[in-house]
Amino acid sequence: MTDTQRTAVDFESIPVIDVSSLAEPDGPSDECIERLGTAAREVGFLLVVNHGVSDETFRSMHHAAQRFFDQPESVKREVYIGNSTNHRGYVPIGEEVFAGATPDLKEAYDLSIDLPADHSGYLAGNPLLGPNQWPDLQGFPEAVMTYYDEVFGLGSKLLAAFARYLGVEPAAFLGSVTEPPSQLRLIHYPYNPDAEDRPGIGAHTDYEALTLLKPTAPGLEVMNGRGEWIEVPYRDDAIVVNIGDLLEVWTNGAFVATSHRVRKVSEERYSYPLFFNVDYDTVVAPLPALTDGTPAYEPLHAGEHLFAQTAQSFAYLRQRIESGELALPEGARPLYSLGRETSLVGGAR
Ligand SMILES: O=C(O)CCC(=O)C(=O)O
Ligand SMILES: [Fe+2]
Repeated sequence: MTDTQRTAVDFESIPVIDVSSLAEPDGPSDECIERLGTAAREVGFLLVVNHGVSDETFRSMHHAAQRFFDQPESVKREVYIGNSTNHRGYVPIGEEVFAGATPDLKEAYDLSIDLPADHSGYLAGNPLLGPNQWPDLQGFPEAVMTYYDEVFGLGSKLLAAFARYLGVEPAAFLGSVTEPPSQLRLIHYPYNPDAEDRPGIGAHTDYEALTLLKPTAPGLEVMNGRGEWIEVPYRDDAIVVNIGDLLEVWTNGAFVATSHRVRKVSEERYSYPLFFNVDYDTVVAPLPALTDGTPAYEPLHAGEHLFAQTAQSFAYLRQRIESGELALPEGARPLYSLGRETSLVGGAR
């Protein structure tokens, strides 16, 4: 994706949209669909309120995450992500490598759809499918997966609403959502007394279809078409939704995967993005109904795109590639090849 193919989006603020009608048996109201679609087209970022994910579910997951991160480093490392073959577990500070950026002060716990250990994809060595690597903490998997399932349900409804806005059947997207490697990251940015006003996560677009993110403090910023950083207002009743690379390609650029970054803030911050993905082997190409006959994007293999980007930014995966134990998918794009930020700042999540 080059800059010239991207819509110039000169927004000044992030829309806040009441999505209570998503829960209606007859589906969302026309007004809700219109507002969602307009935000996806003009900004690529929105805040949803009255989204139906319960406070209780969020609080239990947040509490479970805090219990996990509060443990000694040696205990957290028992579930180190590098122990897994399917990219699940603890990501210590420094594990993710950032091009051209200062080391990122964050730790994370990464999980995804929890498939059984005898799943054929896992047994065949799929790098993103299979079981989670759970820590030995009472109630942790239940609290985290309940949140995962609720937010995933919201993601499906949003995707269906976006399809309606675009005049295509929801199955055009949701038909490829059966067992997708949709990752939930529990991210912890520890208190940093030396924080300066510079990125804590460098500018990037997200690699999947949609991201549904709940932070506990401000810090997220989004780049508009003039290259200015616009702050995402913090609201504790809202979930931040943004368009990822796959949906930009699928909609032939009608929706935009907007670059964003996290500013270093001096307060402790947690952030919980769920990267709503489609099935690993989905080849995402511009929908013919949205192309006028000339697609503006090459097709993208959903699983390989995500894995290739991930493999280039995690130290343990880079080592496996250097040692020949793993190979990057053929035709893998280099890191940060998508999005207008590449010419401005290097960085990834
Ligand atoms: O921490 C945040 O608010 C955003 C994180 C993010 O953009 C990402 O992980 O892709
Ligand atoms: Fe992101």
